Amino acid sequence: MDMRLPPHGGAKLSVVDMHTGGEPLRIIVSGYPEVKGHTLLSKRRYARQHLDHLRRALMLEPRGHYDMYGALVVASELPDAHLGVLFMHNEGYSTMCGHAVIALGRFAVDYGLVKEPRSPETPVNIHCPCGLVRAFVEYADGKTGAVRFLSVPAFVFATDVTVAVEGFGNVTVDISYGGAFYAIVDARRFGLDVSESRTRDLVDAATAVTKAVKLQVKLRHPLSDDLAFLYGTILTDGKEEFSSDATANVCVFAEAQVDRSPTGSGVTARVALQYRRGQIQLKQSRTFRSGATGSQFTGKAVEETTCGDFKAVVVEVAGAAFYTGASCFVQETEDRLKDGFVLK
Ligand SMILES: O=C(O)[C@H]1NCC[C@@H]1O
Repeated sequence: MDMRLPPHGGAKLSVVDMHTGGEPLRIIVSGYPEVKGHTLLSKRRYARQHLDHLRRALMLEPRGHYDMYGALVVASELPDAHLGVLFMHNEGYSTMCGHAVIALGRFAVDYGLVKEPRSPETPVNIHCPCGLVRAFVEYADGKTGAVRFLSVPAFVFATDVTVAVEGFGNVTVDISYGGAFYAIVDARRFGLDVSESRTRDLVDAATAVTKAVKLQVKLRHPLSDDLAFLYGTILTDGKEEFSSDATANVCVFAEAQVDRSPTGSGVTARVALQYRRGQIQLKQSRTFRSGATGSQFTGKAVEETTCGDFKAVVVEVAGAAFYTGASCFVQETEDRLKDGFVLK
């Protein structure tokens, strides 16, 4: 059967779908108008102000779902970057996304965004809103494989911050930055287990923490105010001391969205925190497991550095992504629900 759409008109958007450790990534390859702005951060602001109907159409139902994640490839102003990217989710636009970087690394090589692939690894420089992220894509016999990336400098913003959390009383959290800011707290504080508890209970606890931190703690990023917001809360199994066993976590970000993967930017933030506490040494690799799906990333601190006035580390995260399909979506003018909707 001919799979083309009927010639009834309407705006068309083409995507390539992948997943990394179970977390979806919808890469938008055509159909978007020009995203204006001289810098990636100004393009992010432009997309939020002028093109948000397209994010909703592609992330939400009926084309997406509550936990869909997307990436729009755009031009970067950085001479070293092979591509720039804007990340999107159920509520808006994030500043960093490790699972997306892993998928985009493969995508960039497979779709010719990098001109001369090299074995055993092809470098792919991806300009994310938080800065330049250097990915390395396994490449052999014309095939792409696993991906590792060196993220932007990661730093601990504050440790042992006590906030009043609705329904849970006073809760002490750490706040760490891995391209996005996270509150990090042991799930056992809420009587929960990140691998065994019901997702709904984990989401409720994490969302209450996020709400409290947003209201009670003022974040600051030395490079840009656009980066200074709390992206979500990571509930952990509390196994912070270095071990060859995996440590599990669940990340609840944006509008109560649940990451199926171990969260690349979350792993980065957790490694920065563990390094700061002396629980992990430079170049010591740890395995991080998603409490949601059991999928794994590895993470290690590779170098000390700074980010403005913060002591920071460069963290390397590694994982694997897979293709799931390619689609051409249409928005028919008469469709009342063409711009997407959410059903909670
Ligand atoms: O892997 C990550 O970093 C992302 N996954 C969804 C939420 C984060 O942006």
